Amino acid sequence: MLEVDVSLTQGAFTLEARFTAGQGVTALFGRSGAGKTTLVNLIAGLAWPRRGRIVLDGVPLVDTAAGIRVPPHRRRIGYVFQEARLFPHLTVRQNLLYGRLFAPRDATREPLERIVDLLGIGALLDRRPRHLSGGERQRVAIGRALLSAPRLLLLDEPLASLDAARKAEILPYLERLRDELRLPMVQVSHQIEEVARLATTLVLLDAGRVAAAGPVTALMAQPDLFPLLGRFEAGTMLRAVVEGHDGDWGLTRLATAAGPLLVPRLDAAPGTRLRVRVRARDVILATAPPQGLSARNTLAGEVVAVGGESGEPGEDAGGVAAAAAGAIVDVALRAGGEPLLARVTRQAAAELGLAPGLPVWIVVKTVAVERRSIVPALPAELEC
Ligand SMILES: Nc1ncnc2c1ncn2[C@@H]1O[C@H](COP(=O)(O)OP(=O)(O)OP(=O)(O)O)[C@@H](O)[C@H]1O
Repeated sequence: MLEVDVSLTQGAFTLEARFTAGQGVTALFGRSGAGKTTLVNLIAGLAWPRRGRIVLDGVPLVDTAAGIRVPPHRRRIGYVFQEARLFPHLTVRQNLLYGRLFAPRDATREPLERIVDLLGIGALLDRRPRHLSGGERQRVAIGRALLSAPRLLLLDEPLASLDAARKAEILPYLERLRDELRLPMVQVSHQIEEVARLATTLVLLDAGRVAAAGPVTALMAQPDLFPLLGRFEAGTMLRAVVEGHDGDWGLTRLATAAGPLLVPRLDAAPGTRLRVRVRARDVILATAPPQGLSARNTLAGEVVAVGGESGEPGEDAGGVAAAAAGAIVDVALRAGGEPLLARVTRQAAAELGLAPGLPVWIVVKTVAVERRSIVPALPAELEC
């Protein structure tokens, strides 16, 4: 458990942040300049707060009132940066073993083989960093951090410099750290998709303050937070189980608490537990059971809240000024206990009379659920 309650001023910027992070992955999310890196640096011990406390597993790392300042190398915190920062003259194996030098003798040390296996870097051990791809370098950097036997791993946008294919290659490894090593992680990310997939807790930063903190699934379904989350990508995660495949049509049937969902065929056995990200802009609402529709998925639910007006369908957090134009509204929904979201025009919301409690049919186009929107389930103990 990480407890943070700090304040700091650097130039014109003031950080006043208070949150706790438990098991799983805590994502620090916010616009550029919100204070994410500053916060991570404070946790790592690379910067010092003017006032406050940072406590890891009950051990104070900083406590300005008590005059406690544990230096970075004594904190047992692993840090992975945007660039891998490997030693160019050392092999992958030597880079990894360098991490081992920082592991306290009495700490539980994961064997090198386990880390190598977990990160799939066995074939790279004798190479030097310049002969690795960007994704491979990052996996080695993560391995080096893990070999120092950390109690917490900090990830400051380690995927930011990678293209989409390399990102997709690394994410499963980070999931394995979360689920198999059970190592708590604090991750800085700009990408809500990455957060939705990896994180369990979300700390939403806005101009140096914590605007909201809590379970990712719950916060992502809150329309009042969309301006900070980035409206265009707003969506929710549905828990699902593979029911079977419809081979002739190239489709997979999923069971969810909200109802059955058909998605493009997945390579997953019946019974596999998954999460499906349904974007608000891919959802259509109807106030009567739709007839003669090409969309395959119609779920029965009700409106929870209507709000968060904005101007442009493509605008992101930076475009909130256009809100006065108010062409689009975000509608929070619930179907079978699961949260869902829809983005509709204000005109449609008015014509349909959308208001809290109204029963609606929620239509999700099968083709809108892309393969990358379907991710493995969280282990039960990390689900909120
Ligand atoms: N050494 C410094 N002196 C003065 N101001 C600073 C210093 N370092 C950072 N800042 C300011 O502090 C604020 C927070 O910076 P920080 O790097 O933590 O933001 P961030 O959320 O990580 O941004 P990004 O997503 O762009 O990396 C910014 O306004 C930045 O300009």
